[in-house]
Amino acid sequence: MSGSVATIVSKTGAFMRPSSYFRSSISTDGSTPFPPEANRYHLFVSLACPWASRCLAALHLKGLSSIIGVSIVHPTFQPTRPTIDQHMGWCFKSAGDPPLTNADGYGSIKCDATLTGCPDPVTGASFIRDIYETALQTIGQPKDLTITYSVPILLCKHTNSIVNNESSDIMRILNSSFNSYALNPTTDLYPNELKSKIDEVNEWVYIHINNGVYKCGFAKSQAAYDAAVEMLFVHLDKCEEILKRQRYLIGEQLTEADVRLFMTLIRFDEVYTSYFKTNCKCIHQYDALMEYCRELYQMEGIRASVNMEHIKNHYFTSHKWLNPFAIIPKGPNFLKMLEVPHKRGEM
Ligand SMILES: N[C@@H](CCC(=O)N[C@@H](CS)C(=O)NCC(=O)O)C(=O)O
Repeated sequence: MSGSVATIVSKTGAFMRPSSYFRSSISTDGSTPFPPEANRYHLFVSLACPWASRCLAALHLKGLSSIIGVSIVHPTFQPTRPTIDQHMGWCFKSAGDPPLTNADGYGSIKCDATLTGCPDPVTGASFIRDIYETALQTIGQPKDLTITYSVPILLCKHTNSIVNNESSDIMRILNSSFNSYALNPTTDLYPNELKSKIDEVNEWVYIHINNGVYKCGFAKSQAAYDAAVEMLFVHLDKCEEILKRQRYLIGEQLTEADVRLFMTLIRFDEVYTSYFKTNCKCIHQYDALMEYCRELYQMEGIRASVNMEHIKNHYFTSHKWLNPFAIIPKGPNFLKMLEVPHKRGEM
């Protein structure tokens, strides 16, 4: 059976993110069995997950939603094979289904209108795990191979194969492989001339911020938490300094580096400060980071990837050892703070 992302720690109690298993690309260059084609690929996301949401933002920013469909899971992890093992993971539900509880029966998380149906209309799956098991068998692997059943997934509907389940790859596939179908083909989140600068920024943002918040929240020793939280705030301060001087992380142009940072910032004050104990400072206490969040949130394609209800419902109900009674905090209404017009255009 697979482990959940949250459970894997080192000997010193430090959270270790497992690597993604499916890493193919979409191209006509003969390097992959997956050519770009309209209505052949499908994206599976949770609106709570920062890794999936960065892909959803890329899909919307490129204008690809009419040729790549999206399935959206319920935010609360459920038992996926209750008679066989203990795994808790993403499940499909239909709008109006009875509300779900956490693993111990606490909470009542509704099945809202964003959910795309159970069984999933594209695959017939009830759980994300089902899609992985089918895809593993398709490539001749045992279906119980030890991998994590994570979102996002980019699926080829023709073959039931998972093309890729690594968000950083999927973002780039969406950015460059479907330009003949995209409504916004000139939007380029990873332009050639900025690649090395983007790679460099992505690296420290990933280690200390995107994954840094998880290293705080899923640490199983004080020392591991202390190290992660210190580096998290060193690097948030670094972002603040950069964004005081320039509009975006890389300079004058919005790139994937911004979308990646934003997905952590938008979850920070509502979830991470309490749930992951990243409470040295809130994002709304940073001037430049806050204005930057406003600008990004006010972009249509990015806003379409933000659902704060799913975000809060997921985190606070899915890891029972962190929040046994599934109580979801009320404040601080971060999205309302982002509705104020931003002044980044004056930079
Ligand atoms: N490397 C993956 C990580 C994705 C990931 O960790 N997704 C989490 C949700 S935020 C997940 O699906 N977890 C499932 C589980 O823990 O079982 C990526 O960036 O695409």
